[in-house]
Amino acid sequence: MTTPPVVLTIAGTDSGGAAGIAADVATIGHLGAHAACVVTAVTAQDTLGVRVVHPVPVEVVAAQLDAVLEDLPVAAVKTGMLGSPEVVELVARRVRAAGVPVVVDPVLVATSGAVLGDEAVVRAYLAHLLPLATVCTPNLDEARVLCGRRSGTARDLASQLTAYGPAALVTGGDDGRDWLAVPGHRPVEVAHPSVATTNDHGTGCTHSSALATHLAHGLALGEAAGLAAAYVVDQLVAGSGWHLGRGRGPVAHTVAPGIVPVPRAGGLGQSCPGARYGP
Ligand SMILES: Nc1ncnc2c1ncn2[C@@H]1O[C@H](COP(=O)(O)OP(=O)(O)OP(=O)(O)O)[C@@H](O)[C@H]1O
Ligand SMILES: Cc1ncc(COP(=O)(O)O)c(N)n1
Repeated sequence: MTTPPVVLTIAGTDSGGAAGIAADVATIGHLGAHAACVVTAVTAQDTLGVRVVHPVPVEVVAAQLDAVLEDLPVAAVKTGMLGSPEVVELVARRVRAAGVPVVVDPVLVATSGAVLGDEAVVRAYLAHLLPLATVCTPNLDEARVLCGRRSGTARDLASQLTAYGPAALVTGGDDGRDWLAVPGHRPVEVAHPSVATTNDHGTGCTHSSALATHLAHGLALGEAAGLAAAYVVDQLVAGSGWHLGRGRGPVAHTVAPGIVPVPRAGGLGQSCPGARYGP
């Protein structure tokens, strides 16, 4: 068996096993990579909401990053909940040194509405991490917070966010559509079907981890974005009949992803073919 690429997730835990590190590790493994994980915060969380957030001390986050980056050949990084400006700055420093593709999921607002990042965190993202990100993947609410706007479509916000970094993929617009923007080009839609389900806790984490894993396999950004959206759709369909918890149930990670795409030369290609898994 060939050695898998390593994808590093830097994120918080979800005790309910739906979002954060749990979703990341499941997704990365499912898509044929090895997941290394640096924990930034422990949350007491279930399908109904977030009860407690306990930040991991910044020096412990730094020690985890050093342990991984000094030993493992990390091929791509995904960041989720970082929680404090100090951790955002620390991650930016380490990620710059690593020089690999970075997917920044700026987790600021959970599906349940819980605030997972304050104004200082927003400023740190804009100043330190977005400029280094291969792509950032805010949902509509997070994109509005990052852009300092109360409104705005996913398409326009994606365009605006390219002022801060190389690419932005704003997910879950008012009509459920995702838009990818790179500077100097018109935004393109990453088209995918909509799944009727309330079992969608962890979709953002699953999506950004899938994207990072496809980048680690060497795919271009547009193609990786199409496959990441397709992966989320497949898992949402798989879990749509589940009854887990009293709130928004977890997204599944149970449907075999089928053919893992053949690695190609990387790059920031713009095409979004809406690729599907399977033969
Ligand atoms: N019901 C659905 N049907 C199809 N795709 C969906 C559905 N819900 C979410 N997605 C997809 O899941 C991906 C993640 O987007 P979403 O906006 O849900 O993230 P989020 O959980 O709000 O994000 P974050 O982790 O940044 O807080 C996107 O590609 C989005 O289109
Ligand atoms: C630790 C952690 N990280 C990220 C999210 C966001 O995920 P979602 O938007 O699906 O609630 C979360 N709820 N908890």
